[in-house]
Amino acid sequence: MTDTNPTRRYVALLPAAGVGARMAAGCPKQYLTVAGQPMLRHAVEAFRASALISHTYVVVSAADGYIDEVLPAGLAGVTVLRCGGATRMDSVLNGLRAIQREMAESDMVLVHDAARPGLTPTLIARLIDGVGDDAAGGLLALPVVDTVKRSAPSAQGVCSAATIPRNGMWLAQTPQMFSYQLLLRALGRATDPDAITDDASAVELLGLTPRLIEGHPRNLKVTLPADIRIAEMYLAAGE
Ligand SMILES: Nc1ccn([C@@H]2O[C@H](COP(=O)(O)OP(=O)(O)OP(=O)(O)O)[C@@H](O)[C@H]2O)c(=O)n1
Ligand SMILES: C[C@](O)(CO)[C@H](O)COP(=O)(O)O
Repeated sequence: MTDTNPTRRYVALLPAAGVGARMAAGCPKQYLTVAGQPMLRHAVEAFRASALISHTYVVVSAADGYIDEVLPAGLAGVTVLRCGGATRMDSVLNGLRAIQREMAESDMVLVHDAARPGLTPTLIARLIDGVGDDAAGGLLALPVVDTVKRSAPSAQGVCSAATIPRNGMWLAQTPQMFSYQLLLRALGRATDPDAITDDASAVELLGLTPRLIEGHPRNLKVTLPADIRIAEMYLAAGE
């Protein structure tokens, strides 16, 4: 699908202000070395390598003591925003508000977890082409291939209480892409940041149905220690 608006820009915004509690490492997980470089740098380089992306913004916490070494000042095409918030949603919303003066009505924002180092320019292009001019935006995602269980506590521990039909179930990845104005409005209206675990959920609350574009297992979110070796396997294999 081709973009009918030749002046439209595509910018990336990477929330990178988390602490990585589930990783339980000595530093925020986005700064752990993965395939020879800090995890965060892989996603930044995927956006920098994409001819479709005009600029990349990285949102870190105000007290972040790592970013200046990982993304040196003056790195072409990249701006660090020290406006991270208490939740992922807060960090994204703060970042959107910080770049308001630099954005045009027609600009699109691709929000991508810094914790997903397996992103490639090909996957970026697949999302942009797949969404096209759809006003509802879209996201990379993977169809569920395993059986899904709903747990229930019991004296024996955690047990299966029900099986959730998996047809039509997808696991959301990132980037998630929306017009700047729509995403700013959707996140600004969200009342419960903890319920908004991805950007698409805020857009859905406006009654819109973002497109699901098939991503790739290499684009996993590095959350737990075992995820690092998986990410490194994909990064070593190349695109
Ligand atoms: N307050 C927060 C929380 C998360 N993130 C970012 O959102 C992405 C996805 O979040 P997640 O994988 O949950 O990272 P953490 O919150 O750091 O992990 P944990 O929940 O284990 O602490 C990450 O790039 C993380 O840095 C953020 O910018 N601001
Ligand atoms: C945005 C996301 O990666 C989509 O699956 C996910 O919701 C992030 O969740 P997290 O708890 O902030 O890692």
